[in-house]
Amino acid sequence: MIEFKQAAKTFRLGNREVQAVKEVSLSIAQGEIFGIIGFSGAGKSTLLRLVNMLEQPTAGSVQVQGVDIATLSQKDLRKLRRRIGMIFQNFNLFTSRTVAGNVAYPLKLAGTPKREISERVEELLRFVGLSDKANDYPEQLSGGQKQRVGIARALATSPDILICDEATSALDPDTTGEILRLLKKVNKELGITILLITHEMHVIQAICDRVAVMEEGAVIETGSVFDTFSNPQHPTTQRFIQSVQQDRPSNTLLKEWRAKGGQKLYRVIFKGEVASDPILSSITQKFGIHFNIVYGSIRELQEKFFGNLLVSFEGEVQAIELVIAELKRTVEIEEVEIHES
Ligand SMILES: Nc1ncnc2c1ncn2[C@@H]1O[C@H](COP(=O)(O)OP(=O)(O)OP(=O)(O)O)[C@@H](O)[C@H]1O
Repeated sequence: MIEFKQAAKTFRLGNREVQAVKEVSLSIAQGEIFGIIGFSGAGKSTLLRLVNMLEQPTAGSVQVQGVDIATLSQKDLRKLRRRIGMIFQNFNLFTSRTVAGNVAYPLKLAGTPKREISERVEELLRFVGLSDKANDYPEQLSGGQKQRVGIARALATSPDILICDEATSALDPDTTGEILRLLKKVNKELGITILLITHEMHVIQAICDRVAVMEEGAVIETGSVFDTFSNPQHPTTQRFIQSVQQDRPSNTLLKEWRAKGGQKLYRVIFKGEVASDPILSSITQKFGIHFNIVYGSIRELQEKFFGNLLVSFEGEVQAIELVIAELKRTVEIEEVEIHES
């Protein structure tokens, strides 16, 4: 659907060069929700802007449905842009137009007949839950409602792709949840491929199928959200994941635990099916060992369980070793180090 092939973008500022995007290769499949995460300045916006040719790559190429978009005529580029809707962090609504006027705007540009426009606007406002706001002006709306208008407007020309540029970054957590659910509905009910950028890992966790992590213009890690969350490789990815999933108590607490004579702690990671099986209790029982869950969580990720627990064992040392060896056959388990500092 969208393919970046060693796509790069270098800006020249006087005699200085900024490599905003460095040889990125990524394939985004039709119908998926693909998230790109990175800290500020990582190159996310520039990468998005390559998809609709708001920026031209300085090397490599970007293909949309098999066509290198740099080869399109102006006319075909206009057609392509109609197939790519876009929503923004600051909504970018026309303040002097009503909600209906904003949604109608791309249809007017496309030369759609008037009657069709009003039917389509009505349908879109119903879809985003704003039928009663058609005649309001943006300033009368909340942030979440403004973003709903943005989404309705982006969908007006029935695009195949929706690009979301930090679409929830200006919203409070509840409203963010509502907008993310709406984006999921756009993807599921309309089959629209979504490409979004964010600096917030909870957005990726909530709706994306796959994720790419960007740093200094390059993609440093990519994979399904489940794999990335359950086994992040790069330290930056680990930092992002820590931000939503505090999987380790503070070192102070760990040191206190040890000072009070607490047993060794083990991190146990359960994935998928095994998270719902009583593995810990059945294996510890078999060897006459007690276990104590000290910290952690079991959460749902992409409709699969993912458990991350800190556990201590009480009983005979040899029996504990047998428990650990047996657990290793089904789950990941490692001893937690407690730093001295
Ligand atoms: N038009 C431009 N001219 C010069 N440099 C640019 C231009 N656009 C972006 N850059 C530079 O490219 C790098 C990547 O910027 P970009 O906006 O793509 O990052 P980002 O990950 O989207 O960050 P943010 O979330 O802060 O927008 C930055 O160093 C930025 O200063």
